[in-house]
Amino acid sequence: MITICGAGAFGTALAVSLAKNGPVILWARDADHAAEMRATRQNARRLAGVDLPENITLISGPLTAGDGACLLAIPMQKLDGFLAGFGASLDNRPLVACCKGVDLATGLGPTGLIDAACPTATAAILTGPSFARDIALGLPTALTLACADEGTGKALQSALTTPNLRLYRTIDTTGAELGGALKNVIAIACGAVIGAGLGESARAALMTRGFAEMNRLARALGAQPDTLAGLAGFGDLALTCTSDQSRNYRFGLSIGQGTDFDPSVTVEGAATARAVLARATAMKIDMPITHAVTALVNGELRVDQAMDMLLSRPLKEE
Ligand SMILES: NC(=O)C1=CN([C@@H]2O[C@H](COP(=O)(O)OP(=O)(O)OC[C@H]3O[C@@H](n4cnc5c(N)ncnc54)[C@H](O)[C@@H]3O)[C@@H](O)[C@H]2O)C=CC1
Ligand SMILES: O=C(CO)COP(=O)(O)O
Repeated sequence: MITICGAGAFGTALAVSLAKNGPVILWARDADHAAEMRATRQNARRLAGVDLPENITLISGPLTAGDGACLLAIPMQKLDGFLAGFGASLDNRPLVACCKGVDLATGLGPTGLIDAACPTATAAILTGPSFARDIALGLPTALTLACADEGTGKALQSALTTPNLRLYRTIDTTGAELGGALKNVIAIACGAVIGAGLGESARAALMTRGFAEMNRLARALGAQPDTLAGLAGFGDLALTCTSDQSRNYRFGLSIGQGTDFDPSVTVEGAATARAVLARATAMKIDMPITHAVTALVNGELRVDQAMDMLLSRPLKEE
């Protein structure tokens, strides 16, 4: 049976979709939250209005995952702590990261953290363009499932495909996780220019040059260009940079508008920008938009200053 750890918006949406294939266990960190969901058959805290099918079992406390795959829908900067606490109960099975980002403390992506904490598990990642609510409402969605072990990847692709969730497969975990991590940084930049009233043309330029920058780092780290051009990279960039359903984009909007943003909302791109900039600087890789976003989220530059910085760079070939 599939277990999903993390009863946030994404973990809950995946549980609702996977419940079409068979029973699912959804583990919540907070016992009160699990009890609330058992009583109401909804996740009012994170995915209000969506009914939880009866074949989703809601648990909390010790992780009594069966021996099937376990999906980890835990925010990136919390994944290491979660694995330190519960990794021992998750050995010898496929562990599928369902988060997007780079860990600030270690510079690792989700599969790197899994490999380090659970060496007997097989790490995989599920990523690509999808809003939790769309998946939960049964709207059509296509994602990338990346697993370096081809056999496990094929088994996961088949087990995690549902009537509304179509999975494409790759062995390129590096490309898949970098695509999902880096597009959030560019989405913050896009939100900021739209929020500051700098126009759609500026957003298109940021998306395009952002994609070039994503590819530059990803290739240097061994990713396949095709992965970045697919759902995990270009697909998710297109979704996240253009929709105010995205929290990263909305966070950028608030920076551009100079308004407050609820700090409890999960915005993966802020910490990831810092982590990526440190890595890129050490590798001497030019990532000007990530540089600008890091300065914006650190409060070191205003949007107009960040844009001036990008526009005044030396002219170059495309
Ligand atoms: N919401 C969406 O539309 C999508 C989200 N994702 C990714 O899924 C990941 C999770 O995001 P959401 O579910 O949307 O966030 P969320 O903010 O809705 O929920 C996060 C959940 O993680 C739990 N959590 C926090 N710290 C924890 C810890 N130390 N141990 C265990 N659980 C902990 C929280 O209790 C909460 O239930 C992110 O990396 C995000 O990028 C990916 C695709 C779509
Ligand atoms: O990753 C997502 C869409 O694919 C969700 O985006 P946000 O985390 O910005 O809401």
